[in-house]
Amino acid sequence: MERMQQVVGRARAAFNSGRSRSLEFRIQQLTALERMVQEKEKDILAALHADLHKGGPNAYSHEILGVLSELALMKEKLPSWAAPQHVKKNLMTMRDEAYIGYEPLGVVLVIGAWNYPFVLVMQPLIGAIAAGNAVVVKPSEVSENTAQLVAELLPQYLDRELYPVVTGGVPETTELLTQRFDHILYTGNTAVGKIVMAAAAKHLTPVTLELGGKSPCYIDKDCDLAVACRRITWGKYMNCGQTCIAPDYILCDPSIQGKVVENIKATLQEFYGEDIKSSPDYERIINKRHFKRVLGLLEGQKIAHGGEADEASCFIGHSGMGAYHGKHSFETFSHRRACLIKDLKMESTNKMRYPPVSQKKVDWTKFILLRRFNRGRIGLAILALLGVVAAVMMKQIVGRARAAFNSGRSRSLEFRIQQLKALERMVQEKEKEILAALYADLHKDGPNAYSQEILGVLTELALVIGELPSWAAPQHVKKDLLTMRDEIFINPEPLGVVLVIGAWNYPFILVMQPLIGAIAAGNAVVVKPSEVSENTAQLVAELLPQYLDQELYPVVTGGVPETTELLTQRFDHILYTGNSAVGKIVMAAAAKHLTPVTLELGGKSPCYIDKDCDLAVACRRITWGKYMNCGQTCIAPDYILCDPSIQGKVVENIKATLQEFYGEDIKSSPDYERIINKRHFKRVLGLLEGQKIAHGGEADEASCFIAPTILTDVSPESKVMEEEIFGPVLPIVTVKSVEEAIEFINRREKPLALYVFSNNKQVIRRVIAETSSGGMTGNDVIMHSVVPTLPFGGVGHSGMGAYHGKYTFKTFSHHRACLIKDLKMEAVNKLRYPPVSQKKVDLAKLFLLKHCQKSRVGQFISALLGAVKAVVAKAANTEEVEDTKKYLKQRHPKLKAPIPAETGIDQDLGHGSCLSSG
Ligand SMILES: NC(=O)c1ccc[n+]([C@@H]2O[C@H](COP(=O)([O-])OP(=O)(O)OC[C@H]3O[C@@H](n4cnc5c(N)ncnc54)[C@H](O)[C@@H]3O)[C@@H](O)[C@H]2O)c1
Ligand SMILES: CC(C)=CCC/C(C)=C/CC/C(C)=C/C=O
Repeated sequence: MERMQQVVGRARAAFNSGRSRSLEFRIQQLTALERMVQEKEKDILAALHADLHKGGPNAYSHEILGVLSELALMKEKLPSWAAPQHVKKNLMTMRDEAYIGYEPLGVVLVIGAWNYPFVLVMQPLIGAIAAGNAVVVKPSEVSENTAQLVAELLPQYLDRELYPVVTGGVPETTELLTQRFDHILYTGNTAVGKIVMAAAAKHLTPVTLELGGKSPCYIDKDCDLAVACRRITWGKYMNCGQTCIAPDYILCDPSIQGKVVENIKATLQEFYGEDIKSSPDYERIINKRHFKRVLGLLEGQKIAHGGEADEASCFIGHSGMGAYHGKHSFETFSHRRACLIKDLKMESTNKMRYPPVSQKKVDWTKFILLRRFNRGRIGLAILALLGVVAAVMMKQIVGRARAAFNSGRSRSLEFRIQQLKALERMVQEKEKEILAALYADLHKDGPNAYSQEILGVLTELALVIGELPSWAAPQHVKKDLLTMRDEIFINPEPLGVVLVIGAWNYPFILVMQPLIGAIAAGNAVVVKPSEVSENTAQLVAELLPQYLDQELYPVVTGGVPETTELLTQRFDHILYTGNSAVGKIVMAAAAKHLTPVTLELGGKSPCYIDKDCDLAVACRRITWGKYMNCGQTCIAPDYILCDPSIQGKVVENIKATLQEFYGEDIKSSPDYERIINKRHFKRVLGLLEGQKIAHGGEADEASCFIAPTILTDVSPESKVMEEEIFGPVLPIVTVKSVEEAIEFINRREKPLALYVFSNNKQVIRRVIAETSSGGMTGNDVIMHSVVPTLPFGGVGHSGMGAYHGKYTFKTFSHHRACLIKDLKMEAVNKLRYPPVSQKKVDLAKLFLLKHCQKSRVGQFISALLGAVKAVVAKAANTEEVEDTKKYLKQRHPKLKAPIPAETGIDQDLGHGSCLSSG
């Protein structure tokens, strides 16, 4: 335990030193890694041979080429990927800077598998370094030679403290998993995946699980069987079938089964020759345990071909959450922080959202926010379906939702938009009932409740209805030389049945916004509102079935027992909003089913006020965000950090604003809410004990009223500075400088939001660069959460994942990687089939690494010409020749056609090699 604690502790200290953050350092480490792979190529190949009998060129293509091309891509693209990504603004944020900043997560853990023991730790490591993290690398003990080599090599080339390697088996990994990481990427089997996720849940660590499964392969009757079987044979028997995405089994019409067997047999002969055992291109089963397991699968089966085995050499004849790679790796290991930087001007526009809230102000805001989206209402005849599902058992509810999802009706774009429009109609028609429920639960008055809970839902609906067709369309991606002729796209697909668990403080919007995105993505959705805000929960349960498909979108009401039972069911995603303790329970329950989670949690969001700042404006904005909803807002400024010299002025300005907003008698102001219940009332009052109350402090238990309160000279060690306040109490902690403020923030858990007020934008940028938080607003509070183009979510203990607008759609979609080829151009494909030759590997290197070898363009073109000739020579018919020429001309217009005959044909190039899939 101590050893792991030390390893992770050292990595964290190194991360906290800040040296892994600069782009220059990241690129320097990636270059060192590249040098390592190039200089130690022979050692790596030897280890791979010892572990898996991987032959030189084969091992190079499978394991080294992919690493080098990932490195080249990362080095080239990193500056643009890591740059802030500016997002579209609306009328309210026109003058501001709104962007997503990419930030390292901290210390991440990469656990590799044995079947591709080098590439499966190196590729995640590359992405994690590129994103600026410290990385603990844990290779698989099963491929012990490669594990040992990785442990020896990395410290010779990379920063030793930032990137330690841990070797060992189950006991070591179990111990390692007790440590706290900021992300875990695990590659391996599903059973261990559940163990990893359950361990991660204890620390609220997000996970990427790269697991396996039975990948089917369907062969249509109308298909060129020779070509299809050659491609299948290549993918199936590569690495002795020990590939996570190998075709696991074939589905085909009985009439072609025999031909499939014959074609595969012929290909095996072509690839590996007569004596497969002596082919350098055919690997071995990793160890005796797997050897016996695989042989066991043959029992009682009709073996059409193969089945020979030799235990001594582990030879068996051919018998038949998250994503990474490239930019996706960088994104997996980065936190996308929503940043909004305002100036301290235009206060008159901002006044529209400050109390006292009037209907006129709400109408103006509606006009600004909904103006762009309001489209003519199409008279949709949605049947008002009646019936309450609350009494039905969870299993039945989820089962019915799954059956409804499996019927396929939630998938069509037309259906999704129709449901979203029905939801819009519900919000418009039932506005009064919704406002009444919000008043009953939280004393939220009409215009106030409308701006806090209804406007955001209508804005989200208008945005999603307008944008969904483009979001849901397949997203075509850039192609390379090898995929020029193919269709490559990312297909957003529904996940299945998802669960949305809401919290009580914004009881309507917090279930509606996730629901909108989940419907938009085509899922069935089980909605579980918070029982604490019981009036809104009851209303949601009554209304949704009246407007939406009852089976696809059931509502479950109830408290802990009901939610606990609900969580035993299998979902395809869970979005939970609430406190961190329950967040861990939700993630642990999800781990049992390998269900991905989005956790929208809370935390103490700091607010730093620079001395050089317009205090009147700053304090007005802070007062608005702090006391809105009686301080019960997840992203309310929790406490203020400021210089002792301005503390008094801050208090005076906040007091003046409170008077401006709520008048003399705050208790009778319609704009001031109440604490949700007696338990929270007592908890918040308890935080005042022993504190210096500069303003407020009055309370009335009967009505759960606590006045807006300011505490001064608060000790960082006091209780009020330990837990999230979630009430109208604002402590001021004095700091002497921005450095001290940054240090203060970094000593605590990563907050959900962070606020900085300063006339000097450099101060704001410095605080952003040297801290981390879910999102942030400069010179205002709360407002980054209402920019629909920014993701909303936490980091570390304030949560994982994000939603709002397009991000909700993404959260509830699976982004399926799709590649569609035709059955032509087999001559080009042959470059990756066995038998393997060094020349083919060299060519593959040129294809895949070309973008990092610009100086070798000439060399590349001539190699390309060689390939063309080989392809032309091997092409079986003229159509293929023409296709090949067209393809290369398109890619390299300067190449003269027809291809000059004198270039000569390299006979060796026509045979296959294994190109890495890239
Ligand atoms: N990030 C955000 O968007 C966001 C929004 C609102 C609130 N919050 C955070 O939520 C916290 C306040 O909410 P809360 O947690 O008091 O809300 P809550 O009590 O309403 O709980 C949230 C949900 O969890 C369920 N739940 C409670 N205990 C459970 C258990 N043992 N097992 C399973 N489910 C259980 C409840 O039924 C409810 O639906 C604060 O920390 C706040 O910052 C975050
Ligand atoms: C801009 C106005 C008037 C209100 C925004 C309130 C808000 C932040 C709603 C979103 C719900 C949310 C994230 C609540 C967290 O507790």
